[in-house]
Amino acid sequence: MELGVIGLGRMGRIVVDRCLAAGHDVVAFDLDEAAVADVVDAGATAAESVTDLADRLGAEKRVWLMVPAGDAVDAALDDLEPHLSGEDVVVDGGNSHFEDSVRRAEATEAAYLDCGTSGGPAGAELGFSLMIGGPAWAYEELTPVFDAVATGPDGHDRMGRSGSGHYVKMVHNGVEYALMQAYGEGFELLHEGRYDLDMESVARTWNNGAVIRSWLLALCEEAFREEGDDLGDVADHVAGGSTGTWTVQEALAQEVPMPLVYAALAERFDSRATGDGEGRFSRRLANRLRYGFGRHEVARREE
Ligand SMILES: NC(=O)C1=CN([C@@H]2O[C@H](COP(=O)(O)OP(=O)(O)OC[C@H]3O[C@@H](n4cnc5c(N)ncnc54)[C@H](O)[C@@H]3O)[C@@H](O)[C@H]2O)C=CC1
Ligand SMILES: O=C(CO)[C@H](O)[C@H](O)COP(=O)(O)O
Repeated sequence: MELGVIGLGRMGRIVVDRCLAAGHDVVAFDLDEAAVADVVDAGATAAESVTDLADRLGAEKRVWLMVPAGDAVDAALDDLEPHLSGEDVVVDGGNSHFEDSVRRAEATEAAYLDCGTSGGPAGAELGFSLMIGGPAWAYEELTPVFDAVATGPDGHDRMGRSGSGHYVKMVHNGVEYALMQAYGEGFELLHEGRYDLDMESVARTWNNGAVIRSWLLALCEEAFREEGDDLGDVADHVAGGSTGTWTVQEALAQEVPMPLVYAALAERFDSRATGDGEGRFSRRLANRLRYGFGRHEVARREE
């Protein structure tokens, strides 16, 4: 299959590489010319603009957007729209709000798939988990690409109608916040508590057979190994927060109690309001975990 990919950052580059490795052809565009040059070296064809990308794809276009949520998605779609017909398929693999995805699906001529993507840059080797909403025929049409980008056939599924993919990803991220908070609180107590413990050893031991083993816990182990038991100069400043905010807003709208997700989100906001960089161990771990799974910048204490 020939796939157009718009957005070649941390995640889009992986979409390109995994598609090329699976034998698909890729036409690629990014506002950053260096990012385009890099994927050309890897075997993709460069496009000079979204319009050029659309022209190069010919009929029955398949396009994957992997740009930051919000205005960048609308900008790319505005440029694509004049070139789209009902036989074309557009995938938005970013963290868009599900209501934006429904709006975009209704506005475009093409079949629109909202694709929640999880796995972060580690997905380069493992493949991603993909949660997809939108028309069934478009999902089936794109299945060879989803097989390549995901961990395999079990790493993706159609969640339901338009918006459901990004809805499931939004809730996934709420869960992600709460799990990070839970691990953070546990390690904070161990760090401040009665025993002189080796944090990396605790994480490793828990991750071998314990009930609470997980990838996030493996990333806790990595954080302690790379930063030290006290997390070195990692600050208590936790960035991000949009998807968790949406999760809490939706929980309120549906009258579903989500106190753990809200508490984790509130901890983030407070870390930004009070942040002298010295504070809570749990927040410092959350800050470092965001680097572990997403390669998000780590806020560090000023010396
Ligand atoms: N980093 C992560 O772990 C994860 C990120 N996501 C989502 O995936 C999407 C992309 O994330 P990243 O790759 O991490 O971001 P990134 O910042 O590494 O890359 C974004 C790329 O999009 C390009 N871009 C921006 N506007 C553009 C436009 N109008 N036309 C063409 N290119 C444009 C930028 O130049 C950049 O290369 C976001 O929605 C993000 O929330 C989803 C899951 C995990
Ligand atoms: O979707 C993701 C992981 O699943 C991204 O890494 C996202 O950026 C995480 O959310 P936040 O930036 O609010 O911590």
